[in-house]
Amino acid sequence: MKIFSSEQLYEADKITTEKQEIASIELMERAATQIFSWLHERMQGAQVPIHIFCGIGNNGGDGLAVGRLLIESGYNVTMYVVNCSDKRSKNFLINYDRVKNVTKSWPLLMTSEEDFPDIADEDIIIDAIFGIGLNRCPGGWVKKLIQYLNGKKAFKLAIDIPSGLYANEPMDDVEAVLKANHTLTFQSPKMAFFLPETGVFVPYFEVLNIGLDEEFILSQEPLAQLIEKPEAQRFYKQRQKYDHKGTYGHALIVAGSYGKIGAAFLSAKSVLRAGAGLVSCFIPECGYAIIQSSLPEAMVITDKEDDLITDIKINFTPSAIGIGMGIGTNKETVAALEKLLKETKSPLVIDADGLNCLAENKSLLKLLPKNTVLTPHLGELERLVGKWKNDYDRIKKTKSFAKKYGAVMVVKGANTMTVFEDKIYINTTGNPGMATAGSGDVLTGLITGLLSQGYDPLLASVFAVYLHGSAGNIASQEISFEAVMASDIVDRIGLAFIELFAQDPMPLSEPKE
Ligand SMILES: NC(=O)C1=CN([C@@H]2O[C@H](COP(=O)(O)OP(=O)(O)OC[C@H]3O[C@@H](n4cnc5c(N)ncnc54)[C@H](OP(=O)(O)O)[C@@H]3O)[C@@H](O)[C@H]2O)[C@@H](O)CC1
Ligand SMILES: Nc1ncnc2c1ncn2[C@@H]1O[C@H](COP(=O)(O)OP(=O)(O)O)[C@@H](O)[C@H]1O
Ligand SMILES: [K+]
Repeated sequence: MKIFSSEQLYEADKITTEKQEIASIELMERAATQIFSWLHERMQGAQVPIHIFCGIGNNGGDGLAVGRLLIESGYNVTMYVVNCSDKRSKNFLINYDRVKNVTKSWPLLMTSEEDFPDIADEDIIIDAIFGIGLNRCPGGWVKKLIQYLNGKKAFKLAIDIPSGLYANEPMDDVEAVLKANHTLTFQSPKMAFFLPETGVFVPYFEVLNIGLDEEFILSQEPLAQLIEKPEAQRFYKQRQKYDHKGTYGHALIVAGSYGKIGAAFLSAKSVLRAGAGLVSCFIPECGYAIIQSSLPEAMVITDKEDDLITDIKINFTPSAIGIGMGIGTNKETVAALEKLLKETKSPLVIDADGLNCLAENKSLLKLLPKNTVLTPHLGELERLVGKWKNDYDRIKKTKSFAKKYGAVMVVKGANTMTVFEDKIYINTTGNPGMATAGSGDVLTGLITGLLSQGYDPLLASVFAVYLHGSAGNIASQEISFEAVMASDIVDRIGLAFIELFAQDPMPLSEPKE
């Protein structure tokens, strides 16, 4: 699924009304009908009080239209107009009149704090104050209203976007954003839903298709591409009957130092689970017996030093290399990395201390072979690209770093974001159970394993991130978020491949009247 900007959505809106020869009020009715159906399916006529707060733009118009449809179906609805400006939109006004025609009274006009209504914990709040047309920070009594609603336990459903958030710009004031429990958004999820600073206001969302012009949507370059199951399915390369282990490559993992040999174990095991034909681990001497006994499928080559990696000597050309997990940033290790960067022709993934070595020795960055995959978490990213002002500034800095060094940047976290050239891919799998020691090592192994099988670096990164999150989801469903360890994620990579093509259960057909 593609993420579009608010500007693109306004344009799509305009083109749709022209091409489908409909008035924009009809598009609003479509949008409102979808929201009504969503609620009706869940509420089945329940008489729970529903409070709809409507701004004076088209988001407010949506709110009024939803309210009217609910009232027509017998729901217990109160509508409030958050009268923050005199410039009411045309479609707001049409729906304002339509409400009057149905209820024989105007919605309640709010002009100050004195108008804030009582709301019980069991009630439902619908937020239609501001949508993607927010153009400044909500202030005065409107900000107080948002805070008042946030203080209520009632379930909060936001229409299109929680009020106070911009679709694709940093927010002004965390105190002036509605904390929605659920958001029903039109046509395309908004960028703000996937970034940590603003995403906290959108814990759950669903996209409602309001039938904007397909041709226009397809022609648009999105802000970012969401990676969900349908996209991930297309990445998968099927194996052929006469393939052998040589077909899938001989990958190399360069990892570990004294006390951190587990990093080599986790990533090498992940390389094999990803499907590489062979894996060799290059580790300090002290890890030899550990890896040989814990992972007999892997081959082991040791450094001349007992505790550290100082000189990476191998006698084969790896099909892919994953380097950096637990290697430390010792001077001799940096020198070994520098030599590898100068000499290798293999596709490369650099993680963890490998990234810290680069950050502490920025002159190494110009040695990065084109299309090298870097997998920083936010701390490592900051060391590489410098401090950022907000999530959007971080994206800008990451993009320019990726461009400058020709790197694929896998910025890890909830909704891991892969950045390459001008493109952004946002992952949808994974959960907080994966915030556990070594889960990043597993991801590096997975990317290395896919590279080893001939996936190109961008595809290997985006696909591995998806599978890694999916394996993490399977693990936490089985044993809870808390109990998941990195080895549980490795051991479910296989199930993540299977899940990719598992059929969703057939939907039950509606009973006939
Ligand atoms: N194609 C689609 O996606 C479709 C979109 N649709 C819906 O339209 C929504 C967008 O509607 P929109 O453009 O009318 O803007 P909206 O969000 O209602 O707010 C703008 C109003 O608020 C005001 N205002 C702004 N900031 C303010 C502030 N801080 N404090 C106070 N006032 C402030 C601003 O006033 P002004 O700046 O003129 O004073 C203006 O009047 C979209 O989210 C979706 O719900 C669907 O109906 C169908 C198809
Ligand atoms: N809240 C979360 N939601 C989804 N994925 C997460 C979350 N927290 C961590 N992860 C994933 O877990 C991995 C953690 O990697 P990293 O921070 O490098 O851990 P480590 O250094 O311990 O291996 C990343 O792939 C990240 O995307
Ligand atoms: K809203």
